[in-house]
Amino acid sequence: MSGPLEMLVTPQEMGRIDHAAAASGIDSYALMRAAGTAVAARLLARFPHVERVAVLCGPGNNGGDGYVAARACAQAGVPVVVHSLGDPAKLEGDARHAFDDAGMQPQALADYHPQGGDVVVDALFGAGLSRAIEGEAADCIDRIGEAATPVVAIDLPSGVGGDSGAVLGTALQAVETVTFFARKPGHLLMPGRDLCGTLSVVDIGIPARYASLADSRVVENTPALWQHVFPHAQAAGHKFARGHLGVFSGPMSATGAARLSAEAGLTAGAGLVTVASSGQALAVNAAHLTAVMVKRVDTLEDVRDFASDNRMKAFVLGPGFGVGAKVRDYALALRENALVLDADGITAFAEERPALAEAFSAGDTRLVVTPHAGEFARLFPDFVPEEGRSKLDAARLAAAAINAIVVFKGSDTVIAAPDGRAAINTNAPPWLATAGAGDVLSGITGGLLSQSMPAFEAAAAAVWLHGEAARHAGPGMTADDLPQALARVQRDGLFADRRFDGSAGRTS
Ligand SMILES: NC(=O)C1=CN([C@@H]2O[C@H](COP(=O)(O)OP(=O)(O)OC[C@H]3O[C@@H](n4cnc5c(N)ncnc54)[C@H](OP(=O)(O)O)[C@@H]3O)[C@@H](O)[C@H]2O)[C@H](O)CC1
Ligand SMILES: [K+]
Repeated sequence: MSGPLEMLVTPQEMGRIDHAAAASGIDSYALMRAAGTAVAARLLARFPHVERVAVLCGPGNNGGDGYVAARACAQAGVPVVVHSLGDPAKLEGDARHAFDDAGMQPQALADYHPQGGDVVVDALFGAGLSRAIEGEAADCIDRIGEAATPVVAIDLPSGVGGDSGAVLGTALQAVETVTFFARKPGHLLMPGRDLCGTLSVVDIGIPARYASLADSRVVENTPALWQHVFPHAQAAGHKFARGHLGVFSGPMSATGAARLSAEAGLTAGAGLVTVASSGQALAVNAAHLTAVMVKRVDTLEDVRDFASDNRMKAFVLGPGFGVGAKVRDYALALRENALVLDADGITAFAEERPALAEAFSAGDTRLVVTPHAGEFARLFPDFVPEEGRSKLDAARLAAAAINAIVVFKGSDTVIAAPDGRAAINTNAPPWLATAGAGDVLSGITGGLLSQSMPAFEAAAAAVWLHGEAARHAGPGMTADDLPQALARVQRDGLFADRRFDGSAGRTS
């Protein structure tokens, strides 16, 4: 494999890949040896002065990897203790083989008490975690957490769902996680991503072509996903060629959100941006805008007129707008256009989702909704993430239900399309969770849509650029700082560099 696979593989898909590899004659015990050996190598590199390695082995193949790692650490001259969950005499297959080869007599898991100088190898559960962790294993996980013993996790920190990143019962906090072949959604979704510590993906000898057994439509959000359709502004390009974006302002007391959005849209490359404002808020908007234009829009008829101008390529509706029939009517009047529906625009459809879905059901996907968790629960109470349904599943179901791109925001924003494509974003720094940041994201999305970027790619690019801009703005930034930081990200070609970064290279 030339670099880590960009696509994400679910634990079930990984199981299919393992089986297919074994069926084709690949020695599955050799894969386990490669896996366990890689974990030991990672541990010894990170903790060269470790006093004792405590390997905690579960009843499945994750435990098998643990026995291989235990043996490799012992061979490197490090004192090793092994503790097993359940009777190791019941191990089967490759795990049994690894246990026999290790030649170490494990103690009970209940007898593991962390000591200073220990590093734990977590080989309790990996891809096969099927229910909440309880009892002895949960108690041991709690003891390790209390002692703050460093943990190197095999495949996943025990307790983290590989599909969802959710905690099943309780989970270990790892400093290092070593996974195999490809990352799983649970490595990127929260809180799984935080519980992994530093993640490495190791090639254990499964040929990359087996990736075709997994759904390649789920990826991490990187420029590789959308770079090919990103509108690089032509110096000679006419401003109308770059599209005209319309942003609807709220009433006089709530105009700032639309202006933030409009400025972000302009920075993202829209040729022209107009804030559509009621007569009552016109003066305040006009007083605060320079490069962005202002247009009086008071009635539904005005909205229809505005939308029917074919130079208008996209709209942003919702930030600061107010919840009620008016925002619904406006959204439905914009049904033929590319529309970013955010904030109040989302909440207003809580009881009227079918009308929204119907309006945008036919033709190309042109609606982008950008809910945070609270808004998502209002518009999609039937799809909220819960046990058995990850944030990734939730966003994909929602996107299919209303034929829209759903940007389910958070520190692990998921962008999903009705056709099943989805991306998990990982570049947002914690300080991006600040007032007005959502308005800026809507504006960037609108700015890219106005340049005729397809909706899924526009939304994914906007989320990534938003995260990147926040990183450049640094801690302490406010939403007002984002457009300037975004300009810097674009001007300095920072994401163009990423395109050639091997780790972001697409393999599917
Ligand atoms: N990806 C690869 O190419 C390779 C991966 N390897 C490693 O194999 C594991 C997956 O192994 P698997 O045996 O499928 O699953 P686990 O070891 O993670 O766990 C299964 C056992 O755990 C029991 N279980 C599950 N949940 C609980 C719980 N909450 N409490 C108690 N016991 C639990 C489960 O019991 P069941 O009753 O559900 O059957 C199983 O006994 C992968 O993660 C990699 O580390 C290979 O080594 C090499 C190739
Ligand atoms: K584990």
